[in-house]
Amino acid sequence: MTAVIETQALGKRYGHVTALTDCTLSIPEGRVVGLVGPNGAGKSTLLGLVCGLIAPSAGSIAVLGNPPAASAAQLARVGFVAQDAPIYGSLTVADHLRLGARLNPRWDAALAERRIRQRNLDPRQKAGRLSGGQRAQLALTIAAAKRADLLILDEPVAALDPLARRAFLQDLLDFVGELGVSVVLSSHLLGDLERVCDHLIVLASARVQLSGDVAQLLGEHQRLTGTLPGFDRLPAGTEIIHAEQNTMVVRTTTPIDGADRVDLEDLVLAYLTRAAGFDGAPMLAEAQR
Ligand SMILES: Nc1ncnc2c1ncn2[C@@H]1O[C@H](COP(=O)(O)OP(=O)(O)OP(=O)(O)O)[C@@H](O)[C@H]1O
Repeated sequence: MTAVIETQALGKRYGHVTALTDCTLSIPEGRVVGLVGPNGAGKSTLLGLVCGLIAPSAGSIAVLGNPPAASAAQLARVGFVAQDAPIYGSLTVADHLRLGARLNPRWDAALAERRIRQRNLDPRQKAGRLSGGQRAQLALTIAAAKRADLLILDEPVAALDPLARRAFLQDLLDFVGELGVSVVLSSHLLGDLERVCDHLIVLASARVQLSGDVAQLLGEHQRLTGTLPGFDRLPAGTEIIHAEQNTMVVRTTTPIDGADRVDLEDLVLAYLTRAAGFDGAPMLAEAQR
């Protein structure tokens, strides 16, 4: 399967700040990828590299098989909605669509107009007077009407109320179904990611902590609660991702008696907690017993 994003030991430094290091990823096409990590983890940096807004300091990156932003044609294939849904406050909604049509060779005017109607946006309204939710809808409409092959959304729903968020995410899923577009979505809202994502990247301290197909990752982890077993009671090769008091998240495909399935939130929190150093370096149960 073709990779929409392929990175090899990708890194970015700003002066002596390492924003991203040793990032090796392969994202298959047609996925909705959730990018999650604490503030300052490097998420916007990774998304900026994918869009070609910033250049790497190390390693390589290919987006849809080409260097990011290598040509006008390549730019047209990637839609980007930056944090806080940037729009031009003094232009009307209709002006935005006209601008979109002029700047984008694959512009889908029918799709843009249909969505504006469906979301009850007044074409004559100045964008600066739209609510946060309406602005996000306008930005998503413009990104979708580009008929891009890859949509990059940097915390697009952060400022939205729960209903607007649900509508936005539903629209996103509709686009994925209708347009076959691949999506990378960064968010701190794990419940939202659980709803829409089928691929996950956990980033912390400038490094990828976990990446893969959500269903597969969930199947490879288990949660133990109550009296925790010692290393010697765990299947050989089990990796303890996080353990505290009476809960443990482990990585193994061997079923463990009494263990529960993890959900996306368990999984992300276990890796983020480990990265934050609460339980030290990753522990590997002794495999040679
Ligand atoms: N232009 C810049 N100049 C200097 N340092 C930067 C610049 N952009 C980002 N950084 C630093 O790089 C690191 C990663 O920042 P980045 O914005 O990628 O994180 P993030 O995961 O998107 O954070 P948030 O969730 O808060 O948006 C941070 O330490 C940040 O301070």
